Amino acid sequence: MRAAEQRCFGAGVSQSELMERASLAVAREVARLGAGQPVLVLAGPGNNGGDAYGVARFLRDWGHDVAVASIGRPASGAAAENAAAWHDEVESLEQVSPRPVLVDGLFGTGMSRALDAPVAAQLARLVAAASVSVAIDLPSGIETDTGLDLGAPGGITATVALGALKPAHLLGAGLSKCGHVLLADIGVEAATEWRSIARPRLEAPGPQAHKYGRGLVVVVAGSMAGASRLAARAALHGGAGYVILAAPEPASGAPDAIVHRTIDGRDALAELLADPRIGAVVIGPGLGRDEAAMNRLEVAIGCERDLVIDGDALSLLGKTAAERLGTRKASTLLTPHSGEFARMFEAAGSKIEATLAAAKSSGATVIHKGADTVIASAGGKVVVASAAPSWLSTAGTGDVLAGLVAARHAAGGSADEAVWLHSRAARRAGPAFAADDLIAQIPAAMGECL
Ligand SMILES: NC(=O)C1=CN([C@@H]2O[C@H](COP(=O)(O)OP(=O)(O)OC[C@H]3O[C@@H](n4cnc5c(N)ncnc54)[C@H](OP(=O)(O)O)[C@@H]3O)[C@@H](O)[C@H]2O)[C@@H](O)CC1
Ligand SMILES: [K+]
Repeated sequence: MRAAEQRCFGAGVSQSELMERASLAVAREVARLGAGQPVLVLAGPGNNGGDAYGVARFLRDWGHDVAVASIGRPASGAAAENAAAWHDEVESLEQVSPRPVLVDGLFGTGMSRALDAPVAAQLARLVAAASVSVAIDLPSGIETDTGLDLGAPGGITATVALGALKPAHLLGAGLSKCGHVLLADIGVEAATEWRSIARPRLEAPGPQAHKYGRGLVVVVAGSMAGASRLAARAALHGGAGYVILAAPEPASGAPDAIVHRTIDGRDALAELLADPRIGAVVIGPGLGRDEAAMNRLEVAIGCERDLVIDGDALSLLGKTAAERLGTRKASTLLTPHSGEFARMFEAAGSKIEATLAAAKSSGATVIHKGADTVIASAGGKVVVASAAPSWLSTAGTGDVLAGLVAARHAAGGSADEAVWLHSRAARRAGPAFAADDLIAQIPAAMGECL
């Protein structure tokens, strides 16, 4: 965004012009959402504050009842010009009374440290007392590049992102604290390789399709049989043509459509995984962490098939992950939640940067799960999937995702497809669903993509 802004200045657009566009875009949204109620505009000491004075001016010129309160006054540049152009009273933030519509223009992308406690408390009070609150660019108190909470209030109605989404609109606390994110075009062309997830387009099997062509998935089971059964069933309903559950003991309780193979010992597993028709192998759900589990994981890593590694297998790899996976010739996909991620990789920087670094060091596609799931490939592609239903935080949903990732991969699709379908199936399943209910909704979620 900063580079794009510089390019814009280089092309002859002045800072005042850019700020005017930003103010106008925000003022329009405030006018719509506020629908004529009295407005309180909060203005900070930087350019976010500069935008705020412009918003106040537009609204007043359009006939709205506007009050302004500030902390610090912009010292120079377009922000200072906008502040000087506001000729009415400016109240102090500490003493101002709430109004039905609040505009938060205290801090935007320049937020560099936690809000002072009295400022955070007063902001929270004013937001809570308003019926509509709109943040300029970002709610004050959210770190732009990470989404880290630096004291932002809860309950903001909408955030008008200027020019482009920043990571904080999609990650961490930003997810719950931005309210509805509205994107305003201000003529700044910010180019990025990072994408938000979108509904995938899937194809129904063609007339020549056969079970192997649609994707053969092998799920390697361990000590907790239920978890691997969930992964196998998810693979089946995620569109795989053939699913094998390779378990140390004869498996029971899975659908008859899943083929059971009793695999005891390294050689038998290695022999099974030598089948070149296999599109993806899943290991980790319910694997356990004992010696037998480690043996199975070693065989799986050593095989030449594409591999989805989840759950216990991620914990077994721990800090050796990058080194051990770096030598694989076939593709590897990892599905860690934040705890498993921290056991394997350094979690420095934003979730996007940390996931990208992990993908590059391991050569794997890393699906870093959470309310904000970040999918990064070793080649540098990043897709962010935010706002997954919070009901997904229940046992077994990770096993379902692992099976789904394998099914889509074996069918020639991507991890993004699996993550989208998982989230969509969860939404369709409604509140308080169990992992089994989630699987039942996958076919309908796929139906929305055909
Ligand atoms: N990019 C674009 O194309 C466009 C950007 N535009 C707008 O500019 C915004 C970015 O402006 P910005 O860089 O001036 O930063 P901003 O958020 O106003 O804050 C900086 C000030 O806050 C201070 N400060 C920081 N943390 C603090 C704390 N905890 N407690 C107290 N003070 C704190 C900091 O002080 P310092 O850290 O220097 O002490 C500095 O004075 C952006 O979000 C958008 O709204 C549009 O106008 C046009 C197009
Ligand atoms: K703000």
